[in-house]
Amino acid sequence: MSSTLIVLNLKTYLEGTGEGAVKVAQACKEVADNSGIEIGVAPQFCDIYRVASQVDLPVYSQSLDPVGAGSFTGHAFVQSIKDAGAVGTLINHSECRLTLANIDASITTARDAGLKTVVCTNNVATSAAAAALGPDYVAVEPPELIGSGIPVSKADPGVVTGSVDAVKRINPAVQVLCGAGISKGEDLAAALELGSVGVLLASGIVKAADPKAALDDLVSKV
Ligand SMILES: O=C[C@H](O)COP(=O)(O)O
Repeated sequence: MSSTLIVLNLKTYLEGTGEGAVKVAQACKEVADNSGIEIGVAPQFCDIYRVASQVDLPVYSQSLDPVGAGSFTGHAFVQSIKDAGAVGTLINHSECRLTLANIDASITTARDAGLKTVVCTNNVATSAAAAALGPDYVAVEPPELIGSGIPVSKADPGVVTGSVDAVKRINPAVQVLCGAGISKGEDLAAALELGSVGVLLASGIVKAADPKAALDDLVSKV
């Protein structure tokens, strides 16, 4: 069963000590409650605890490292991410690429800790490869459209439909999101028509003058 999911990646757009992330997360929560659409937010590692403890919505890590407890320095440890309040994680974002072996290990690490996994891919072939590793979601995002304001669902619909078909063939339990340039209600509606179950997005909302109004528009055509 697929229900619509929106994941808002805050990247490193927001400076300060987390108040900005909390404010955007509160807007997400309000829009999620009003629309009935699940909206998750992926803040900076350091803001996961603050956001998750102040706002009742799904929080995702932007990445994690496949290491356990022990002699590891400078890594994003899955148990700390989970204990901070995250329910899921992005893996292999275009701005934080991993090797195939590390994608596999990150999925296993996250799943073993009970976190949902969203593996980002850049084309149909990598969507197929990611599906073979069995994450919860594959999020296909052509890198050239990221941050462009040109929605993948209109500029490159074939990468979405191609990923949906490939993922379904390889592992029907994996659901597909799409991302890059998504910001408006018509972009989300087009993404759903192409067979994805939702979107992964960032700049169109986080950099908007009024993120709450931008989110209201995003869900307005579903
Ligand atoms: O994680 C989000 C994606 O990279 C999309 O970013 P964008 O919405 O700014 O194009």
